[in-house]
Amino acid sequence: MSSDIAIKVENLSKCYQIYDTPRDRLKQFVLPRFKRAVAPIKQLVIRHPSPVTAYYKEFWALRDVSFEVRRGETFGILGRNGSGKSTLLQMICGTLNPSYGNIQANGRIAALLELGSGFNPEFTGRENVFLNSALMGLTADEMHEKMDSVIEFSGLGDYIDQPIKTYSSGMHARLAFSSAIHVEPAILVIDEALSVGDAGFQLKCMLRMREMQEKGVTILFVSHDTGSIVRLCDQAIVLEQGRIVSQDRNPLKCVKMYEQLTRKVAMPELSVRNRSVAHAESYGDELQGIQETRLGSQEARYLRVEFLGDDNQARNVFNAGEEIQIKAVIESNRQFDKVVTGFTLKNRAGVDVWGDNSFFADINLGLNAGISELTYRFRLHVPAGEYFLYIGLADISGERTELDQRWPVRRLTVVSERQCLGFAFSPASIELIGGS
Ligand SMILES: Nc1ncnc2c1ncn2[C@@H]1O[C@H](COP(=O)(O)OP(=O)(O)OP(=O)(O)O)[C@@H](O)[C@H]1O
Repeated sequence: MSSDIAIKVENLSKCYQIYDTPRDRLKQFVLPRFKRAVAPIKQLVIRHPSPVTAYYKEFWALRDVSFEVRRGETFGILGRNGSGKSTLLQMICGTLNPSYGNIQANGRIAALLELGSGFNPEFTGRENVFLNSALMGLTADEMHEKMDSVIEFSGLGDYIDQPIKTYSSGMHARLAFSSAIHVEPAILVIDEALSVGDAGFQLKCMLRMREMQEKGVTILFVSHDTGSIVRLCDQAIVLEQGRIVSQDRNPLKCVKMYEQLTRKVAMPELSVRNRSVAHAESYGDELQGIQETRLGSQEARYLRVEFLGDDNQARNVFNAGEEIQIKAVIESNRQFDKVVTGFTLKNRAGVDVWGDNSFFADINLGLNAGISELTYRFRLHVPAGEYFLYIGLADISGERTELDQRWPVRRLTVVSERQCLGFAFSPASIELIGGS
């Protein structure tokens, strides 16, 4: 493996044996052994012995997964529940054996896994940190040197000398992260474990992850937070039913695929009823090379989407803080008793800056067959910048079914002479008493 590769995974697969009943498990354990024992005798009397019966079903939690992560890269792993993320991480960390395939890793791996952080519940936090560090190859002197810093970062104070079994999940996460980063790993593996920490600690971890990225640590990062994947990762994959369904150096593409999977999407039927979809306006030119993803059954669909100012004129440049309307023309093939409609403004990095929908607003909406017009009115309290409008429409009369999702549909430019930081435009008035 070349030296600039930190992790190489080739055709990695994991098969679990699933038993319907404990009895089947016992049969599987006993009978093949018994058959093997009597086989020589059977062969003397039967020319074609019956094949060995299996009492389990095979379940492939991971199948033929291959990728390479370069040194210093942050590699994002997305996937719905049960798609194989933990299985993959556990095999990379060496706590689970693959059924077949190879993993090569260059350097010390520290893992921060939701399940199986390796802590012993009977030992105190301090004892566990020692134990963990010894397993990672640190000497006792090195560990003594780092202990104060581990305790300080974790913020556990005196709890460090309490047995881990008395810790809350948040305290557990604090200790796990703090202990993992202090062993100075070449590769840091992080899954959703961080999500149980409080917001302050999560921010501290994110800042530390940034520092580690700058120092060239390779990071494997599993998260359902697509914003963090876009912000932090150099490349990403999406797992679905144990296979890679998207892999890209532009994590935004993976996020789109993941968002598509997380919604129950019915793809458009190509029928005469849907022919007017072809006449729906597309705003590809203004999207600056970003390809619109359009999903849903299209039984009801957005034909036109406009931004309007207070003079009811369409435009797509607005002042921060100005009143804006988003007006959409919807065409429906039939009546829908209950729909939900919403929108999000995302920035160039794909991060949700602000959004709203009829469900949050507690409004019941239905659609009649034919044309309807939908309007959102709000003040644009977002700072100057480029934004992309994502809109959606779903039928929620029964089980939720997507009707039309347009990601993104339009681009909006917000301008302001007043600069500010962050995602909200709320300029402060500033007063200094006693100064000049
Ligand atoms: N020991 C096991 N025996 C049988 N099946 C298992 C075992 N461990 C995991 N699985 C199955 O393998 C699949 C992948 O599980 P895995 O925990 O890797 O998913 P995941 O993507 O990490 O999910 P989540 O987001 O819920 O943590 C799941 O269907 C799970 O039920």
